Amino acid sequence: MKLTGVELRRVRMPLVAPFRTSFGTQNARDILLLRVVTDEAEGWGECVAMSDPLYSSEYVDAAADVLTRFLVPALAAHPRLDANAVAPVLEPFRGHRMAKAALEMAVLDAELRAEGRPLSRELGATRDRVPCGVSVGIMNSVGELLDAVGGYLDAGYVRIKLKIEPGWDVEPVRAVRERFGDDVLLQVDANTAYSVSDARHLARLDPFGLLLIEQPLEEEDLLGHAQLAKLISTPVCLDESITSARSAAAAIAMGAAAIVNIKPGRVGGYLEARRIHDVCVAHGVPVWCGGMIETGLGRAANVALAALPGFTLPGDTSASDRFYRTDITTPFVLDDGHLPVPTGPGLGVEPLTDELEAVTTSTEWLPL
Ligand SMILES: O=C(O)CCC(=O)N[C@@H](C(=O)O)c1ccccc1
Repeated sequence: MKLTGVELRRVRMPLVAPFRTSFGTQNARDILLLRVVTDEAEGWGECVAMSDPLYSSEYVDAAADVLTRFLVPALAAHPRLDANAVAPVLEPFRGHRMAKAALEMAVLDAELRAEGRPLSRELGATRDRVPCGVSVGIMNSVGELLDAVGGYLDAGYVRIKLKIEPGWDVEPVRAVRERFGDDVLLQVDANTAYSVSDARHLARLDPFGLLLIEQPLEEEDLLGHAQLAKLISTPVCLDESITSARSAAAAIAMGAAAIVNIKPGRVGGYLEARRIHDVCVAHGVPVWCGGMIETGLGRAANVALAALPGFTLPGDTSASDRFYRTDITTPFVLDDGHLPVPTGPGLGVEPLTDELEAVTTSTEWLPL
């Protein structure tokens, strides 16, 4: 394939309701999409970086800048364009994994469309539908939380994830258990809001039979997570800390991660995500697919990834209407708590022209 041009497109997607986590509240997503044009096919990529560097060091304006000034020109200068070449070509540029992931995703989509192969087949999916969990933000009251959780359970979600932070942890978990019982698959996500000195407090979550506690400590504190894991019985799952297959192997070896949340955007792309899956399977560590409130483009790719055999826990692969009133692709609709794995070439979905135009705030064509 020969790269002939790349379009950077910004879309603003309002959320159906504010989504509050320990690092802030989101009301809309300002998303960078890439459209890669080659001599054989086009491909779409989605950058999961937020507007502000609050989840990680990346943010969407920086991703657009590093793609425009460094990553796209480097790829354009490379004689052979295929998805396996993207990471090695971009390796000299440090970091910016979400920006790199978006470019690799678009090249992978174009390559697979040209070959007529679904992404799920390329990644090694073994299922044609995946069970879906849902992420529930921090709310203004326990009553509001219970209403939200009840609605998601009625919708069919098979697992509930509660965002927690100091002051909103034991009480909401206890309330959900008391209202909905012990059989509901339930986990919590702290987004780095605690420290090892909170271990005794976090151990108060142990009686509630949680599947896991996600990223209780800061991203770089692998040792702290290993220490914490010895002080609580709830399994520790890492998200922000896992940036590559190498870091996954290190975290597992240190006892810092009993479970891993794989987010392709966070780790530099779907090919590295598959490598992390393979490392975790080799160590007997369960994985699940995290979410970054993606549009239907990223959602399609995440569902394909979540269909790999090591994804034994329900992921944050919710239906489109969990976050968006209108998606830019044909919406993903929950069916008996599951989403179908797309079967078309590449991502198996593409933007709907009118819906995409309606949310587009800017487009920029990078000639090569
Ligand atoms: O279902 C989804 O797409 C969202 C799942 C979710 O909670 N994502 C959180 C997270 O901390 O994992 C997040 C969303 C957006 C940006 C950063 C993080």
